[in-house]
Amino acid sequence: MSTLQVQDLSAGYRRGTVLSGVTTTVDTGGWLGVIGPNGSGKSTLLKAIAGIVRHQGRVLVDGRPLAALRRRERARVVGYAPQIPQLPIGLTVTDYVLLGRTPHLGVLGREGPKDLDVVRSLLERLDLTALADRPLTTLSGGERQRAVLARALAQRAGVLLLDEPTTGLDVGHAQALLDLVDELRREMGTTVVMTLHDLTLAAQYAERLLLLDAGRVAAEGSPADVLTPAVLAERYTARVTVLHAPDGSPVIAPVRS
Ligand SMILES: Nc1ncnc2c1ncn2[C@@H]1O[C@H](COP(=O)(O)OP(=O)(O)OP(=O)(O)O)[C@@H](O)[C@H]1O
Repeated sequence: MSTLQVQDLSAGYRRGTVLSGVTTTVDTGGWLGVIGPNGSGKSTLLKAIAGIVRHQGRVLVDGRPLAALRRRERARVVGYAPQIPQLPIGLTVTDYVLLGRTPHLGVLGREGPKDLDVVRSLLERLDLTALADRPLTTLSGGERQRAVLARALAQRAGVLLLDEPTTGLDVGHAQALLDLVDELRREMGTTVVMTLHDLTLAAQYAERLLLLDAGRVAAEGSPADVLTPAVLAERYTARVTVLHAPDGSPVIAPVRS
């Protein structure tokens, strides 16, 4: 069970507030897609939920304020895959993904067979097995991105925050990743909050979309409700047409002038 409640959240940096009055709830096993133009505050929202950016307002998981949790306990509750991660130098892919198990290790801090199993299966699912012993720094952009996501998934937290998880991934690897997240959601009730620029993919995977504009919620609802030509023209200054995939989900196609 991991219901995420965000109440009147505001956040910012030294230069000022960039996110104001965001309120939303994501039920256990729900998938919220956060969309919006560049600089609208999507990454800041995820960072504020993860507790790494100063904020006002409340973030609760199953009614418990995250601010009250210790670091280790918080890491078991919320997993976060940043858009621009800091990668430790000298670690192999396996060692790096194993770091995701840290909140679950016993007092001696040694990983056990279960931890290694979790890591092995994630490497397999994200097509990283052949790269398991490679130093992280030698990977391509898309391979590195998959390693970062594997680490966040290894955490097995009830709430998973994914910031632009498909950046740099080819269409097949992007689908494999989103399918894997969907499986975790169905099997383990993982609650997902994901930012994504690809509105078509966002509509296919997220149950609900929250559209940010200039740090405020401009629209929230089902993909079909939020992704209308009028909303997209107003918020993105974009010329688009909305088509429909065979499953009925909206496909956002740019229109050249
Ligand atoms: N560390 C920081 N210090 C100061 N300002 C920041 C910092 N990080 C982000 N900002 C500013 O906050 C605003 C929101 O940034 P944020 O990264 O949350 O936007 P975003 O919606 O994720 O954008 P994008 O789609 O370009 O990734 C922007 O104006 C940005 O310049």
